[in-house]
Order: sequence, then C-alpha cells, then structure tokens
Amino acid sequence: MKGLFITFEGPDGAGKTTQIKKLAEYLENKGIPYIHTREPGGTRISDKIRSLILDPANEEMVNETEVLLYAASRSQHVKEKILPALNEGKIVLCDRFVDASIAYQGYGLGISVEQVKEINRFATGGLAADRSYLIDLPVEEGRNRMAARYETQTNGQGLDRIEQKHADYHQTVRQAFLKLAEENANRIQLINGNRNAEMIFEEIKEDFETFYINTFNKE
Ligand SMILES: Nc1ncnc2c1ncn2[C@@H]1O[C@H](COP(=O)(O)OP(=O)(O)OP(=O)(O)O)[C@@H](O)[C@H]1O
Ligand SMILES: Cc1cn([C@H]2C[C@H](O)[C@@H](COP(=O)(O)O)O2)c(=O)[nH]c1=O
Repeated sequence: MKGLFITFEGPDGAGKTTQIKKLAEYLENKGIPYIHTREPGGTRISDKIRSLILDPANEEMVNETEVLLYAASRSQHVKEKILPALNEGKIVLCDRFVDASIAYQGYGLGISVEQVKEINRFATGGLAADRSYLIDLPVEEGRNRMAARYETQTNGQGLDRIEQKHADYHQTVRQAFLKLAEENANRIQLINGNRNAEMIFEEIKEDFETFYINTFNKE
C-alpha cells in the first residue's frame, strides 16, 4: 500500500469536517493526490446504511444491530473506496473510522470493546489508520455548535438518532475517545477543539507535514 490513511475523530460537533476540509484544501494546493470521505457512508451502499442507522424513526434499533450496521457500512467503504485509493498512492482523509465504533458502540453502549474490535477486524481486513486527529471538545460546546448549525445550515432538519442520545451517553463517548488517545499515543494526536478553527488547523498542518515527510522521506 503506497498511500496514507488519515482519520479524524471526536465527539459530535467537535469540528472534524471543518478541519478535514482545510487539510483537503492544503493538499489540493500542494498538488498531493487525495480523497476526502466519511463514515458511515462514502459509497452508494454505505450511504444507504448510514440513512438506516441515523434515522430517528428507527428508535427500536438494538445495540447489536447498530454495531453491525456501522461495520457493514465500513466493509463496503474499505473495499470499494479506501483500499483502491491507498493502492493508487493517494492520501485518504476519512471523517471517522473504527475508533468511533469503539467509543460510541463499545464504551457508549456497553458492548465488549474486544468484540467491537473483532467485528471491525473482519469488516476492514485489519486496515488501520496511519495517523488520527482526535478533536476534543466539551459535550455541551459541541451540542451548542450543532444547534447553531441546524438553525442556519440544514433547513431546520433536526438531530440524528445518535445525536439525540442523552448528554450522559455523549460524555461517556468523549471520555472513551480520550482513553483511546492515551492508549494509542503513537497514532492519535489529541487536539484541543475549543479554539478558533485557524489555530486548530495550524497544529494539524504542522503535525501532518512532519508525519508526511517522515513517512515518505520527502522535503
Ligand atoms: N473551531 C471552531 N469554533 C467554533 N465553531 C466551529 C469550529 N469548528 C467548527 N465550528 C462550527 O461548528 C459546527 C460543527 O462543525 P463541524 O461540522 O466541522 O463538526 P463535526 O465534528 O464534523 O460535526 P459532526 O460530528 O456532526 O459530523 C459547524 O457549524 C461549524 O461551522
Ligand atoms: C463511524 C461511526 C459514527 N458513529 C456516529 C457518530 C455520529 O453521531 C454519527 C454520524 O457521524 P457524523 O460524524 O455526524 O457524520 O454516527 C458511531 O456511533 N459509530 C461509528 O462507527
């Protein structure tokens, strides 16, 4: 595999999409080939699964179904889109990956973390991110940002099924992400998301440049 797999993680509303767009623009300006994708989603089938998972009408969805649907969406995404791009030598910028399933379904829903990892090993064939940016933000601040976004950008569309879960659930998820960052300090860069977007991007850009140069030994 010749490319680089970069993921962005964090609690809802932390600013992942904003930062991925900035990194995509940076790569575009440098002429470095990349794709920008997201989970759940990224392919036709994965997007259909996304709609099923996030539809607030599916309130009877059981935890086992939820973890398996995220993994099903991911397996299609990995085989159809991520691996081909990596094999072509591209940088893959992905909004969420397996860490999200460990945090939201493992720690958040109380499913065994080992089981979540095993299901995802099967779904991804063991593919792991090369570098991950965990954008951390207090849950309340993320919820305020999302509320403002829904008022201004989504035509009054409400929160999805996961966003609607109780604040305690989202606190557990945030703590799980912090634990993952501590346990995987070589891969996951912990980023304070409670700053302006430009400052956050400076930190990500600096780290990415170092990582890129060290990986490809390029100036
Ligand atoms: N550093 C920042 N400071 C203040 N507001 C921000 C910042 N970054 C992003 N926002 C705003 O917060 C909202 C959520 O940002 P964004 O969509 O980038 O987050 P996200 O983590 O991708 O969200 P989600 O979890 O829903 O996918 C948007 O309205 C965005 O403009
Ligand atoms: C990949 C993945 C995502 N989630 C949750 C996290 C969000 O609340 C939604 C949708 O993601 P977005 O960033 O708002 O587009 O899904 C999850 O629970 N488990 C996962 O594996």
